[in-house]
Amino acid sequence: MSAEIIDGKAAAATLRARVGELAAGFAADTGRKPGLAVVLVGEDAASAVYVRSKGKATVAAGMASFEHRLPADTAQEDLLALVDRLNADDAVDGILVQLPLPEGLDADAVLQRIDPDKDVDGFHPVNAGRLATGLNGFVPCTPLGCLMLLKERLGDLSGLNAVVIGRSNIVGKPMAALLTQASCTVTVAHSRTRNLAHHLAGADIVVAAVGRANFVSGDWIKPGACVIDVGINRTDDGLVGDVDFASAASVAGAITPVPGGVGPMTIACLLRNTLVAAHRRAGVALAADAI
Ligand SMILES: Nc1nc2c(c(=O)[nH]1)N[C@@H](CN(C=O)c1ccc(C(=O)N[C@@H](CCC(=O)O)C(=O)O)cc1)CN2
Repeated sequence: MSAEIIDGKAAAATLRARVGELAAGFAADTGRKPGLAVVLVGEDAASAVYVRSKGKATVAAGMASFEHRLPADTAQEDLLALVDRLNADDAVDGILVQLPLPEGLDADAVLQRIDPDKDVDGFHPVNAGRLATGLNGFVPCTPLGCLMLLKERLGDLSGLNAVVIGRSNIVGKPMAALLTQASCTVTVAHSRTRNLAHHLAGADIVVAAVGRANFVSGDWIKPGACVIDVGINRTDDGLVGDVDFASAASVAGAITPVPGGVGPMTIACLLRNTLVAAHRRAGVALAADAI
């Protein structure tokens, strides 16, 4: 069997175009563009690339982009003061602090300072709680992108067995919550899981977010399963995912590549969340199925 390759770049381009149409409608209705503020602290090379891409994509979708670059030795109080200013700024609908932060800064305290209704990354504990209890909040962009790719490929996910490998607050836990809401039977596996192959043998859906290059072997995958690879690992062989692509692609029904799978959906979902934030803050209706 040879898996269908799920084209995350194409799906992201479609989503960004739809966000652009709706952002134009929002601007026409309210006289202002949805605004996203991105904060980058320090000089991490990959983070700088992601922040640049976010700024470009924001402007391309007809939204206002506010970029704040701070030196690596920024004091915690100064970073918190910037977040306070962005919370109070009416032109800013969404706030994002790029992770990881340089050593010495308390990321949890910074994320908790963001107004939950501007938390388009969905990392604030209030939004984690809203997701866990089925309330309307903001869902972290990477798992939201994974869910969209899964629904596009599989349609109704109800009753399917899903294994999420990884239990981070940013991907694993919200992914498990989203799949539970979609009526999947969800197993969360992690570094202490015994006999991962046994769990994967019954999985119709596999979401790999362990951060270990080529960790999931194709031998463990159920024939025909849909495999979503969240990993982005830089190795001597270039960028690879958490799934051993060659062996998994010969067994799976569908699989995301790295690069070009989940990654592009992360930024497209950030634009989507910013658009939703703008509508909610302005009290302008956005149909549930609009995006
Ligand atoms: N505040 C946040 N920080 C971080 C997040 C996040 O969602 N919010 N996620 C990651 C980084 N990230 C966005 O910020 C991100 C990572 C990867 C991609 C992407 O498109 N990757 C490409 C490959 C790019 C490459 O060559 O490096 C792909 O997979 O095709 C987009 C966004 C951590 N920090």
